[in-house]
Amino acid sequence: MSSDDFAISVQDVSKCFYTYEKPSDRLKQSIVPRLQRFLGDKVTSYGKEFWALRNVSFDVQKGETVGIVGRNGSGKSTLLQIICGTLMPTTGQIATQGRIAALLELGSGFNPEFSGRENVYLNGAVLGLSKDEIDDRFDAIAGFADIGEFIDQPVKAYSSGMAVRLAFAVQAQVDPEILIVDEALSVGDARFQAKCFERLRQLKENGTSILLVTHASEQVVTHCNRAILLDRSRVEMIGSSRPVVNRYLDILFGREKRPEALSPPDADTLSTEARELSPADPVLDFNTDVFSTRIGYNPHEYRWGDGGATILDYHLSANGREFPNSVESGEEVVLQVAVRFNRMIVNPILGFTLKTKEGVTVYGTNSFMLECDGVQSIGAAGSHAKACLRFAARLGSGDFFISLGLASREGEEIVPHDRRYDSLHFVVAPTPKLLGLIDLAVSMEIDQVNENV
Ligand SMILES: Nc1ncnc2c1ncn2[C@@H]1O[C@H](COP(=O)(O)OP(=O)(O)OP(=O)(O)O)[C@@H](O)[C@H]1O
Repeated sequence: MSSDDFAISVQDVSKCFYTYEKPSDRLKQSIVPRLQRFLGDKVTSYGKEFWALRNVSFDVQKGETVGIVGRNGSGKSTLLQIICGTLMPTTGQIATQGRIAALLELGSGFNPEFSGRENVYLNGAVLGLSKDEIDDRFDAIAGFADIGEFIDQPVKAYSSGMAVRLAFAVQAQVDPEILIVDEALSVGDARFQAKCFERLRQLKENGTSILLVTHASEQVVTHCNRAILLDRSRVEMIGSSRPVVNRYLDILFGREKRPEALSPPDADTLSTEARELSPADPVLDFNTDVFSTRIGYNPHEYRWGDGGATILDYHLSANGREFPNSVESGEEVVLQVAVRFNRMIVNPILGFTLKTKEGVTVYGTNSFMLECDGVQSIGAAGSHAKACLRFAARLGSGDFFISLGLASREGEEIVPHDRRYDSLHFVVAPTPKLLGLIDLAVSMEIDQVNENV
């Protein structure tokens, strides 16, 4: 990679904020340490240090769209502000190449006393456009924002949705080389969001680099080439969007403790004996982890858990066809799963999720939600269990991924023992009968109307 390829380069950036118990402490902090340093004395600190970012490093390539995810307070907005130059890092370096447009805090770029129109000119000027250039783009900006007569009202009279519409319209219509969007799109309604993502797609095609902070993780999988997960001020994970989002969801909904990453078993240790399998009662392996040797296994699965149980094997069939290359829309699919409890697990929960290849969850359930019988009697240390899931693949054609997970509850907390995200790939064959993701089994009646009635 040549050094010119990056749009944003963040090298070992840390940011420390000071919080003060009393306003006078803030004043003392701004004077006394300097004096002490000047006099060569020991430096006193009057504030409490809080590190919002620690040793964050990554590059965004030209034309790349990168999502940043993380829990509240993990440092996302601080990082974006540092990249935009509105905050200085305490240590580390930032370099950017190209004109940056940014949609940070809601309406932060607007003067509330000025009208929308005046703010468009102000914002355009800040982004380096001349009056003529803004004149040329004004109709496109107003058309995109679509806020009608409000364009001539003071911005203080806008709803937050209107403010974000106008702000996005300005930033996205100036053809930036780098666009930074902080969660702002979540404020707009669904139609506006779709319009924004279409605009982001066009910008991307034209080579704009986009950095997107959002809590909507599916947007990250759908729109971003890569993602960065911040947790407790540090980069927890960086890589392709799907595994990063999976890890983020685990931090959000799973146990906070860093899980043991479980790797697929060593192929040499797997049983390779040829076996006769009957779809009705397939031979599942309950001794060795042969999951990753099965047809349809996705080697890019994301797997983790505390190892209390292991999902060892699966068998998928449709109308007697074992591990079919594709299933017909609406066909019944039978998925059998073999589990070993490595230690005592009380009331284990087996989860099942079906997602599109873009990461959109189509369906999810688990043995608890389904009120499965017999779950209370399984889970003894060293014992095994077999689950049989049946579902009608009422889906549109395309690629789908199944995630399986074995967990249990400790009070309010869910404890994941073996989660195998996106571990099974299956394909629904093209169907002329429907468009879209799922088959709603719509019925339709059309009758001729006698005009004389
Ligand atoms: N000016 C400041 N002074 C002191 N602490 C601050 C300041 N700005 C941010 N922080 C703290 O830094 C941490 C990171 O804040 P930041 O807004 O970057 O998080 P975030 O990941 O964007 O959160 P959210 O998802 O809630 O928007 C938080 O704990 C916040 O309280």
